[in-house]
Amino acid sequence: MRGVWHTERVKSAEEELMAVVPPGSLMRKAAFGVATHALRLLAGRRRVTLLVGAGNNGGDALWAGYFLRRRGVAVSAVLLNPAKAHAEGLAAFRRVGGRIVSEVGSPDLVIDGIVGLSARGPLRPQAAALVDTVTAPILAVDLPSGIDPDTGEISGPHVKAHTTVTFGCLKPVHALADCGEVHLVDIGLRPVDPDFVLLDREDIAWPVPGPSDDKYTQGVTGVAAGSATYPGAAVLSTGAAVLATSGMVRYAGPAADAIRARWPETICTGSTTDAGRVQAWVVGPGMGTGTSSAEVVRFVLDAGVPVIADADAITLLASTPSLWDARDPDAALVLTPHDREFERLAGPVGPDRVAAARKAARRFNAVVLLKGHRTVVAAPDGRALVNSATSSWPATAGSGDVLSGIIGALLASGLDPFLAAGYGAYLHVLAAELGADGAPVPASGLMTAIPDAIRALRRS
Ligand SMILES: NC(=O)C1=CN([C@@H]2O[C@H](COP(=O)(O)OP(=O)(O)OC[C@H]3O[C@@H](n4cnc5c(N)ncnc54)[C@H](OP(=O)(O)O)[C@@H]3O)[C@@H](O)[C@H]2O)[C@@H](O)CC1
Ligand SMILES: [K+]
Repeated sequence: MRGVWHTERVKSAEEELMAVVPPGSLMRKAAFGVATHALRLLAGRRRVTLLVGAGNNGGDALWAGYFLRRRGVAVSAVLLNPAKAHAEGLAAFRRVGGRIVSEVGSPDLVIDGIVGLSARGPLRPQAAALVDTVTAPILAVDLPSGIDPDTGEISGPHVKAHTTVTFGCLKPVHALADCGEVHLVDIGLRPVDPDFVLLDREDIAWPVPGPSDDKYTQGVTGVAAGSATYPGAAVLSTGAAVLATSGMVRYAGPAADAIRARWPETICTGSTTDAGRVQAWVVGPGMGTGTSSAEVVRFVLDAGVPVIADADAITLLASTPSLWDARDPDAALVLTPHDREFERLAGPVGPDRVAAARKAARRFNAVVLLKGHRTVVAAPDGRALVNSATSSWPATAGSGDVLSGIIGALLASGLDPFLAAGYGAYLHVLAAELGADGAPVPASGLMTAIPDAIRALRRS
């Protein structure tokens, strides 16, 4: 599990560290890391241009230029604000024959030291015009300039980095925006209590049956989804629940015939009231937003077991506040909105997706999984994680129905709801990747790749 820290926390950790290490040593360590990655990207080529802003980010770039010069690279620097350029960095750069120029030229690599942790807003016009002239790959120092460090928001001109070399710890921009390949250089910073985390494969302990388990002890998932118009959503959600764990699945709703035909191992009934006992409910996909659907939402919220509410169930919860009254306050709830559903429920997402999901999680006392290329999961106790899609293959019709079934099965297995949502998001991306294998994959293909994804997870 990798931690991510907001810039204010990084800056104070850096200040504490700077007080006990020799002056300038942190910057030189950082810059040496930048130079090392630059040499790797240059792969024997020899021309680099630095874009140098007014602060320490520019200082890093100038010191990186110094180290590169000492390795025989021809380095030029464009100073965006010569009067404010980092004095020691500039002096060192000049000492080893670094050249100050006014245009980018045609280098093999550009190093972006325009702005780092203190960045606010998009690139200013002078920097934007300069970046526009770049054709070489860009190595960003700390973060791609022009992207908000704490939210990843892109609100105007910004650097499109091939590679980002950052220092000490990851910041939100690295998890929430495209920074190219991200490399972390150790400068001795050891912050604690991250603001949110990123799950890695080795963090995921997928529930598998033990020797004394039977079909009930692994958790029974109930699925209340689908309609005469949308039976497919029920097939996808139920199928995902069937494949995600070895527990039993009960389906309750109008798509029972379609479910029986595709998933003979499920127990199907026409209504949630006849479904029998379950350890978690999935409610919402393709069910419609009519009165009978509202009654189904009311029933599962009152059932005293964890619930994952998706799609139409979220719309109903937004439009019919009285449904919340039915909720068993001790039973976990996972909400899985996309941005428009989130807006119906809690207002616009805004630029800070993590903060928005966190606020909604507290407000609804629910785990909120805000879907997107970078999915955010937040718990009412303040925990948050971000899971990045490795491609856009999961962005296909019915994909959310599959996710709801996976999370439902994990909830039924007894997993902590925050982890159930996080593991579900992770597996969903992996299944899309494996199911696609380089070509578009429908949601049914994503669903059938769930076993391959679990195998891949368990092998690593
Ligand atoms: N602290 C440490 O120990 C270490 C720090 N390290 C490095 O320091 C970096 C942080 O440096 P920093 O705090 O000096 O500010 P930095 O990000 O360079 O910005 C400078 C100035 O840019 C301006 N500006 C703002 N927004 C802008 C925009 N959109 N477009 C254009 N310009 C914009 C604004 O100045 P203004 O023009 O408003 O006066 C701002 O003050 C950090 O990212 C890392 O690289 C490493 O060496 C490791 C050790
Ligand atoms: K930068």
